Amino acid sequence: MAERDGVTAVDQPRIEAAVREILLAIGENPDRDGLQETPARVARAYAEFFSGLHEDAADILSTTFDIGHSELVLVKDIPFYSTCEHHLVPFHGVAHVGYIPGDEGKVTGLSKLARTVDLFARRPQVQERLTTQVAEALVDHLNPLGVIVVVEAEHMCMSMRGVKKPGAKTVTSAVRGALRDGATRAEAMSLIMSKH
Ligand SMILES: Nc1nc2c(ncn2[C@@H]2O[C@H](COP(=O)(O)OP(=O)(O)OP(=O)(O)O)[C@@H](O)[C@H]2O)c(=O)[nH]1
Ligand SMILES: [Zn+2]
Repeated sequence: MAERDGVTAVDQPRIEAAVREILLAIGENPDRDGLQETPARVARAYAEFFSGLHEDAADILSTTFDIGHSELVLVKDIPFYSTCEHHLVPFHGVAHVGYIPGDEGKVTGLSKLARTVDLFARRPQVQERLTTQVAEALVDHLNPLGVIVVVEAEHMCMSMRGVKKPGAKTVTSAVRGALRDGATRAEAMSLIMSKH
């Protein structure tokens, strides 16, 4: 499990040393009671936040079944947490991931779509790249007729600092293959936007 989460691939002692430096730089005392364990805690947290750097979507999406389903499969409202690569603060929201299986009717397990979102979210990211990478992974590993990925997120770098606009939502999409077609795309979007 530790290896799958990439924990072994993140240099935690190096993060600990860096966090101690940050605490000193902000004028804190890293040796006071409440902070003594903080560098180690942050190192463990970062190992989770960035575990996706050391994982490959092929390992997730190689579990497929041929069930002859040839129409849209859509998993909506997949919650995710990612880290903005500009400020290293979170952005979070939901991803909607849909695809039309290819001619051979190859589908993957529904949980694998959510795992794919997590894999790319657990990297220093921008929302556009997260969206594109999920779509491209499905194209590469499922050979589908079409893919649609829509991501809605709030960026803490816009909420708690800088422009300070809490509640502002950013929506990005990546659409490939048959789902680029007007009617098919409109049907998928209406399913994504419906509240049911
Ligand atoms: N396109 C895109 N921009 C992002 C994302 N996350 C953060 N940003 C933006 O990245 C930009 C970085 O701008 P800079 O001017 O280099 O940094 P800054 O001085 O901290 O900018 P402000 O946030 O405006 O204070 C900001 O406008 C952020 O809102 C993202 O996922 N996608
Ligand atoms: Zn940011």
